[in-house]
Amino acid sequence: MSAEDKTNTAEVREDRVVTNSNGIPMNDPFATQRIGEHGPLLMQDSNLIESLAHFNRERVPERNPHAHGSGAFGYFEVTDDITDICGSAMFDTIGKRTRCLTRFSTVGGEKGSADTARDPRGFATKFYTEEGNLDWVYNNTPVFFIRDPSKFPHFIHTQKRNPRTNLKDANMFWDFLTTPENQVAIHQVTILFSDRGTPASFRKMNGYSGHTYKWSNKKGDWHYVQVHIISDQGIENFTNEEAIEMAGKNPDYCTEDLANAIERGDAPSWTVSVQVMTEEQAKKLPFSVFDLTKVWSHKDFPLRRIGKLVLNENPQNFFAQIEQAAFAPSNTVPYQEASADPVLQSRLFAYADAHRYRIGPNYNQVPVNCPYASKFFTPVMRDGPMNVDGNFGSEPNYYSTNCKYQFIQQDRPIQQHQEVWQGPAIPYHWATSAGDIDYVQPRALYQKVLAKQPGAQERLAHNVGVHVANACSGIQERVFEMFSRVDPQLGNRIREIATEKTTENKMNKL
Ligand code: HEM
Repeated sequence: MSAEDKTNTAEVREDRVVTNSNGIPMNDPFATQRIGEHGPLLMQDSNLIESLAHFNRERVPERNPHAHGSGAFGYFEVTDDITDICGSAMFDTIGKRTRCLTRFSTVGGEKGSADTARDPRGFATKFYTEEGNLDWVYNNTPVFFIRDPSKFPHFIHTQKRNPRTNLKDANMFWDFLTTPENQVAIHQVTILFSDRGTPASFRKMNGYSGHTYKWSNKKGDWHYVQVHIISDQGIENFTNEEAIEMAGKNPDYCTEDLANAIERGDAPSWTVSVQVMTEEQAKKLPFSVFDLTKVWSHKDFPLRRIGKLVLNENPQNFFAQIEQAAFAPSNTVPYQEASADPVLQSRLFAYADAHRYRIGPNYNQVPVNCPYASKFFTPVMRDGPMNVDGNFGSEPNYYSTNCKYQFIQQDRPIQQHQEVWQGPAIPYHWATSAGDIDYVQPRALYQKVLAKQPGAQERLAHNVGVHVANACSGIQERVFEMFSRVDPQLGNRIREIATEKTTENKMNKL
């Protein structure tokens, strides 16, 4: 670039001459400026000061939940026509590919914790579509622990460390989950303590929207949908003991497994499908369509295939492309909307707020987050720390009648008669106790699904039993009772295992 060039870009020198961050060549990176050979250092040694000061600022805060994760780039390919359900451009042609990034994560552990831990797995995908970036911020379980969003910080705290001891704490964990009104978590807890709580590979697990979303077609018809991302590699899980052993041997086992598979050309893929429900059907459900603790019957709402997700490209730089990746359920494209599920509605706020704190208000200018396939034009959003994209030059920073703007949204049919909400503004707390309806699906999971998988019921009892053995006896009793409501045999078996394990723990302490 000649000295006359007016554009500054963050170019890296190709001749590999080492400079400071200001571009001034350095002679000896290890020399320090001082008085004589052994005298004190000089304030004028800006290279030393810069390198120490920059080192102190290398970390961005880790994500509060979902801190440990890894990911890869790839594409989504449309395999089936879904235009009667969704008008998004990414679905408009069979065979069409959209570039994407998926990040897998555990939830409760810190960035350096083991990725085989018993925990749900995050399954977040950013699609770089021509209509803007779309994020599907999903988990590997089709349900969640809570349906009152205000409980989220409480719940996450109980999965993390005790504020006094800084230890993981079985009392906190089970105290929260067995509190009567929190037993709405029983479906998710049953899944979490089944084999699926310890996936042996990010490649060999599914992803689920969990929430109900609203999709519409170009005519303005809309449906409730739930998205399922089913692994083409099949499902593979560790047993409780294998997962614990692997956590010691290689806490990054799943991270390594994903990267190695892609490196050797064994790109993992998933089949993406939707369950579709009309508003009328939703009104007839025995539970609210916005209740995130429930799944939809596959018999009544069969999976409809849409496409394939393929991950075939490892990141070139972990910090730039994975740590700085900012996923948010509020990043959505035309024809895909959030439903009124209050947990999802809260998430529409929480993620972008987390990104502003974790990465900074201009986090969308970081290349991995840029909507490069659609480009952007937001002349009213300007300035702020680390603004690096030219900041719209001389473009007015308010909408001016002198300038021509295009508002594409106006060409789309406006859906005036979707759900109609009416009612007083009230403080509403979803449910004060887990009613029997909340036990119906976990009971069916235990009695019908797990019964067909050899040893799966016993492993569920074992996994809960050895975990709860670390809690005090009063809380243990509440756990036995809670699982007895799923199935008395399950409750009894957990009691037997926990009692045996508790005695063993006590003897080990003697
Ligand atoms: C009220 C409920 C919830 C709140 C307030 C919440 C909040 C958060 C926050 C603040 C983060 C960290 C974001 C960051 O620092 O980049 C996060 C990460 C994440 N959450 Fe949630 N969450 C909620 C429920 C859920 C549910 C129900 C799911 C799945 C269906 C989910 C999936 C994820 C995933 C996959 C990530 C990691 C994203 C990544 O890889 O960067 N969360 N959540």
